[in-house]
This record gives sequence, C-alpha cells and structure tokens, in this order.
Amino acid sequence: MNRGAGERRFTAALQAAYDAGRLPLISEIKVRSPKEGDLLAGRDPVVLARTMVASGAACLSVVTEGPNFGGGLELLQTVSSAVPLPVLCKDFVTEPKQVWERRDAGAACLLLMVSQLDWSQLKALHAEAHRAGLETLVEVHDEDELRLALTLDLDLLGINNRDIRQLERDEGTVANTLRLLDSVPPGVQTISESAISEPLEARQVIEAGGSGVLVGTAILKATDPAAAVRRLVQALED
Ligand SMILES: O=C(O)c1ccccc1NCC(=O)[C@H](O)[C@H](O)COP(=O)(O)O
Repeated sequence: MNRGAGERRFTAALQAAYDAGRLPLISEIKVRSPKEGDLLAGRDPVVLARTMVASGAACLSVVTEGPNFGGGLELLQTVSSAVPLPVLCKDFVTEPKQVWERRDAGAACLLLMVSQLDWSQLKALHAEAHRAGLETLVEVHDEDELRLALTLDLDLLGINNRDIRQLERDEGTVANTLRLLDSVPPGVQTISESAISEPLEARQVIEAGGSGVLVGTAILKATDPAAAVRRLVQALED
C-alpha cells in the first residue's frame, strides 16, 4: 500500500527521538484501567499531555475504549488538537467506520489487535487505515499472533506484555517482549507495550532490537509525571 508524503508521522517521530539519543517513548493517557482503577485523579488530560510533550515523549497514546478504560473519541480529539506530537489511538477497532472516526478525531496511528480480529478483518482494517492516511500498530501477545502479524506489510509491530483477554488479572512483564523479539525479523519496528516502569526495562527492549516503548500507568501514577517521563527518555544515556 502506497502512502503519500507526510503520512508516516508516527514512525518518523519515534525514529527522530532515537536519532537524537532519546528513548523513543509513547506516553499514554488513559482515564482508568481494569487493574488500577482511576488514573486521571481529577487532572486535566490536556495539562498531562502537554507535560508529557515538554518532558521529551516522542509520541502520545490515548485509550479511547470506554467500558474498561473510560476513554472516548472526545478525549482523543481534545488531546490531539492540544499537542504537536502524533497520537496513537488505542481501542478495540473491528469495523472500517471506526478507522475514519479515529482519523477524524486526530489519530496518526491506529492500534489493531490480532487477538480481537480474524485474519480477513485484520487485513481489511490495515488497508483501510492506510487509505485513511493512518499508520498502524499491530499488536500481538504470543507466538501465534506474531506469526500472523508478520504476514502483513507492517508499519509498527506492538508486543503487549499483558494479555488483553485477562484484563485485571494479568500483571505483564517485559520478558514477554524480550522472548518474542527473538522471532522478529530485522527491519520490523517493534514497540514493547504495558507493564513497563523502569528505565532499565526500556533500555533492555532497545538493546534487544526493539524500537520503542509504550508506557501509561507508571507515568500516570507517578507523583511527578514529568520526572517519570524524563527518567524514561534518558534511559539510553550512559
Ligand atoms: O491497562 C491495563 O490494565 C491492561 C490490562 C490488561 C491488558 C491490557 C491493558 N491495557 C491496555 C494497554 O495495552 C495499555 O494501556 C498500554 O500498553 C500501557 O500499559 P501500561 O503502561 O501498563 O499502563
């Protein structure tokens, strides 16, 4: 699928961070999680998003799924129009019209979860996202899902350290990323998602061949989110 110039904003921002010696960090805003409950704690998501940008995040992520995570398209619209960085929309997308709604709300990249889609849906939504000018983050959690994802012409592969089917029961560990990265061919840009809190874990991902990390809870729960972002972004410094 050919995409026009200017439509690879998300992967370009990750690469630019890496080229500048910073850890390519996708910093996430989610209202709540099944495991942790309320994560915004009354804070203004725009203030949080601007803090993440000012502290060195390469990109942002907004969870728009409602029932489990408390998000919505308005949140995506509000955040994406308030910051200059490209924004990933994290949601359970299963229908083409959801692709365009999320594009219209300001997403630059769209999550597609292999665990939630059959093969023809995944392929069709991947192509639809490209037609809408979006990049995709195709998310896997295990070897079977990885094999399927690798048959696509990927923009970004996501390895989720948690199993989305487990919700509040799954603690997740970056070991899942390190294990699966062994089976990812060179040249596939791979993001480690979930359950990351320490710069050392982020650094391990990059040293194992990953291209970046997606972190939400650890930043949102930190007493000083700006400092938490800065610590992660500096993870590649000696
Ligand atoms: O956020 C959760 O509690 C969760 C539980 C089980 C599966 C998925 C979950 N979240 C979706 C995500 O993928 C995360 O929001 C994202 O990767 C950031 O993770 P974290 O840094 O652990 O908040």
